[in-house]
Amino acid sequence: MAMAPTPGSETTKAGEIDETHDPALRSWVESANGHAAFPIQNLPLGVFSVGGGAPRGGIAIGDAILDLAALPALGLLEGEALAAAQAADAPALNAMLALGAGPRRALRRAVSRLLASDSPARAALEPLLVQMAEARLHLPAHPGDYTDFYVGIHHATTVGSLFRPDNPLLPNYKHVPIGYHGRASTVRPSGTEVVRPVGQTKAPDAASPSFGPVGRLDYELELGVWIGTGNALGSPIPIREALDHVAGLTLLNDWSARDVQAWEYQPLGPFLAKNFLTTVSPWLVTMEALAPFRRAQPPRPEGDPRPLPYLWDEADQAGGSFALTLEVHLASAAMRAQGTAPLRLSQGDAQAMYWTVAQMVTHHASNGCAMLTGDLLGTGTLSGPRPGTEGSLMEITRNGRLPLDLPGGETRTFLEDGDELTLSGRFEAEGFQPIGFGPCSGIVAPARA
Ligand SMILES: O=C(O)/C=C/C(=O)CC(=O)CC(=O)O
Ligand SMILES: [Ca+2]
Ligand SMILES: [Mg+2]
Repeated sequence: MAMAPTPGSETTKAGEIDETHDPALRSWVESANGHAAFPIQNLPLGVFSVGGGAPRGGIAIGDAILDLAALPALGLLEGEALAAAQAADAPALNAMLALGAGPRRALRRAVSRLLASDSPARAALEPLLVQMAEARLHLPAHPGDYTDFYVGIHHATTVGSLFRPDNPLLPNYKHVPIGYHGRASTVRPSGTEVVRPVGQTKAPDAASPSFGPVGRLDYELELGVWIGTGNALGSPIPIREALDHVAGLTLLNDWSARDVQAWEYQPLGPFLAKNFLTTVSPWLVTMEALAPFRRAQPPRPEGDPRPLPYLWDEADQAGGSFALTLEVHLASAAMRAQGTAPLRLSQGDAQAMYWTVAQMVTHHASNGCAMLTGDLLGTGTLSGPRPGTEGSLMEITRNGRLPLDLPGGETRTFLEDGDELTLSGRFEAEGFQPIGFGPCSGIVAPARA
């Protein structure tokens, strides 16, 4: 029989709520108290650099970053927490994530105690804080591979109806978590400029294709999943164990050139329409931090097939979704110049996911495919069923047919040069301190000649 974890034990599970989630917990880092994204209850992992210094691991706390690489020298950590901080002294957190969930959780618990307002270590730790505004944020891990799923069923239905009016949701959708292999080489952190790609397109009424700057540049609102520990080639990941392989979540924007996509995607799926850039928020919000926000997966609509047994786990259905609000904002160059507030394009939630993160991971590894530490999975575009909840401009403007009004008299069908697009997300649950990801944004730059 499995032993119940001892309260205070360093090995409590990622899904368990412990003293690090106590909403009354406050930090001596004053900016953390009431911070929209990074209160002491979050403690997300990232990589930062200052000036020309080497990138290294850190934890976000309010407006600051705790330098993990400098932490071991203070002699305040021991055991698994010390091992995790030592592994974070690197330009990517792969070595730390490869240690698995135990050391990651042990470090969270230790750092929570060190940053708490009653910590005796404040004076020793203060020199290890870096102001986030003075730091450059990098990807938290080096992604060896990147795969994008299609689990947002309302997006799949709407985009399917625009690309394939007679056949919007293909018959495999409710049986298989569909995905495509992306390019890890073009995953970048928030703030990276979005150079308008050039590509081959062919309008439906054009006699022949042409090559040039794309006209239908779009965004996709997604969650990203960072893999913590992988599986050996040939060894599938049982669904019960799937979340043990997940380190945490991020926001992800799968920038998409819709005119290229429409021309190239059949029969093999997205290719150059989506691999020119994928932007993620730089902070990895750990599965531990998310424990209070786990929710039941919405039940499958009446009449939908039950997935095959390898994809079905009652515990996953009971806690596979999240109490998460997602938003998208747009600010054109003119709006920013005039000091006009960004326009909210949409607000959605995680209920749009037809498949859970665990089902994505298990399906991906089900043929023996090896997941690696640092691999990145996108969920697919998370659009809701109602107007105002769409996760892409293609859906909002019905593929450019219904232009959108911006403040100041501009209109948009797709993204224009100078537009700044920002994804944000907030986890909220009764009785807990809300947490967030920090922004995931990019400004569109003109195509390079
Ligand atoms: O052909 C289609 O129906 C649409 C494909 C995609 O947009 C691929 C994609 O990036 C999946 C997603 O974000 O949901
Ligand atoms: Ca996508
Ligand atoms: Mg992409």
